[in-house]
Amino acid sequence: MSEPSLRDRLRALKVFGEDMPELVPDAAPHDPLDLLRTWLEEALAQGVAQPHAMTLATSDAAGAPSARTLLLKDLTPEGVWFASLSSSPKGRDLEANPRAAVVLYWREQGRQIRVTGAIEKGPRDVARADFLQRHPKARATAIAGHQSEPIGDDHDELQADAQARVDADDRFVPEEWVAWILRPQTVEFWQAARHREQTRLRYEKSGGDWQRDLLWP
Ligand SMILES: Cc1cc2nc3c(=O)[nH]c(=O)nc-3n(C[C@H](O)[C@H](O)[C@H](O)COP(=O)(O)O)c2cc1C
Repeated sequence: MSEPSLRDRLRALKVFGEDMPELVPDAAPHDPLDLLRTWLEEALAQGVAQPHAMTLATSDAAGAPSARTLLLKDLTPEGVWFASLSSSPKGRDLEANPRAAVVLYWREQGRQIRVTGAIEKGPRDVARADFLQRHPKARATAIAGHQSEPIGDDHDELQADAQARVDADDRFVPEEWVAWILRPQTVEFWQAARHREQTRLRYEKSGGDWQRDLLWP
């Protein structure tokens, strides 16, 4: 008997478990950031794996999209925070087109959150504090080369120089390290339920206030 095809094996995978939390639209708060915070707290409390790993989608000046995983650094009334190098491809995208989308997916709870909006650079002291919390090796790597560029023969030398710099000055933060805020324009909460049911609740900012809609799944 022949092996099932990759397509058949993918088709047979179970997507969600039986025990998922609920999304009750009538009980949802006025501000989507409050709901996002509640969901994040629930994900942390229930031991969701890496609930702070999120996909950030950007596009360059010509409209070419790209996406990558980043860590969610904070959630405040201003929005969703992440940090990276302004000299990286994503940093250049954000400079050329300061709008972005992020997606969080928590499989254990059957939850997806999508946020879109304008991007703004956060205060320097937030970026500094964020950088200094990184492991010294990660700090050295961030200053050794140019993120996402090919590694050359001088890799070991550059890494060693950067490490010496970090070890000599443990307060050193490169100018390029930036904490960005995604200020939400739309926020969508997607909740899977048993029997292939889903609830989608989208918030959209309109005239300074939040409008809410339930969406077809
Ligand atoms: C779980 C996870 C978390 C990550 N967190 C960050 C992060 O917070 N900041 C960052 O610059 N890169 C992070 N990365 C690496 C990025 O995905 C990406 O490779 C890098 O930032 C270069 O992206 P760019 O070429 O689009 O600029 C993370 C990768 C993974 C898998």
